[in-house]
Amino acid sequence: MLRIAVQSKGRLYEDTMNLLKEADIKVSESKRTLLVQSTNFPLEVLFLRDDDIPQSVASGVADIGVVGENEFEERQEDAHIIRPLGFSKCRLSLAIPKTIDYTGISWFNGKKIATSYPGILRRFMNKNNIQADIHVITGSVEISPGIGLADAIFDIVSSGSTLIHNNLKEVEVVMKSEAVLIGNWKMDDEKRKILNELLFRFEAVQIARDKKYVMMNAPKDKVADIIKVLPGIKSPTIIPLSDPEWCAIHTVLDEARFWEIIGKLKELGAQGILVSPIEKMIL
Ligand SMILES: Nc1ncnc2c1ncn2[C@@H]1O[C@H](COP(=O)(O)OP(=O)(O)OP(=O)(O)O)[C@@H](O)[C@H]1O
Ligand SMILES: O=P(O)(O)OC[C@H]1O[C@H](OP(=O)(O)OP(=O)(O)O)[C@H](O)[C@@H]1O
Ligand SMILES: [Mg+2]
Repeated sequence: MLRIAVQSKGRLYEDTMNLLKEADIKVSESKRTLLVQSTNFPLEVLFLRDDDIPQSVASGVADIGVVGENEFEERQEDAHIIRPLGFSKCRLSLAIPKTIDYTGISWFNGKKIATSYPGILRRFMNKNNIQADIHVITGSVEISPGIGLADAIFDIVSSGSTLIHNNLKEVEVVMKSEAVLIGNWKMDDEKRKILNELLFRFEAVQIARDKKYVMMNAPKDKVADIIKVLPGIKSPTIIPLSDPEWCAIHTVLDEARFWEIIGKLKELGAQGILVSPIEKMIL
């Protein structure tokens, strides 16, 4: 049995539980139970506050865990990042009141900075030879300059709207972060085997996530041109139709380039284009 630490509530909870679900690992989501066994996979889920996840993995209370890279970096616990998971993307930034003229990093000399990430901030300031007064608060960091508690803040930024609402501007990005799967350094062979199966499933889900399965009909004399604009897995599938002049083409497209490619396909004479999500993909 492998034990995974998952945030009990908050930003990471839903995406982590969805990932397990998409990997066909069933875990009942009763909020009051802190340790739940999957009914169809040798995995046990331990629900914790995200602050405690790095330590629980480092100490071996859990074998693996899902946590923001920022939190993992802050805690400096002796565990390792197994792989990034692609959700909860954000950055840790320094921000100051928007009316202030920012003169560069030396502006922070002698300033008071409010943050929930004192470790990362201290290391960043030391690296840049800045003497700043770090004031630790656990939440609502962005309010601090407005109420005279600090001159600046160091906190999570995603869309930037919290900063705007609090009349702040982002002046330095210190680190980028996303949810990561972390692991204990020591795991016996049986646990390693379960972890590998879990990673295999995660990968199948993650690869499929930003891909679409696309089907279309095309005149046969245009197939060569159409294939040139299709970056398929290996090569697209071509299926004959009852009309000898036409055929069907099936392929997989990246969501990022989807609209651009669909536009080209239409120009080349493709018709009846159907698009479906892909649940899992094994390369
Ligand atoms: N606005 C955001 N956009 C994207 N990711 C975010 C955002 N805010 C936080 N995160 C990421 O999600 C993680 C968890 O955020 P959350 O706000 O749930 O933490 P928390 O309040 O410390 O939770 P807990 O109660 O478990 O201690 C953060 O460490 C960060 O990696
Ligand atoms: O750049 P934005 O998109 O505005 O996101 C940044 C905000 O998101 C997080 O807070 P959250 O919304 O999770 O609230 P909480 O930490 O105060 O509970 C984080 O602490 C920032 O305040
Ligand atoms: Mg926390």
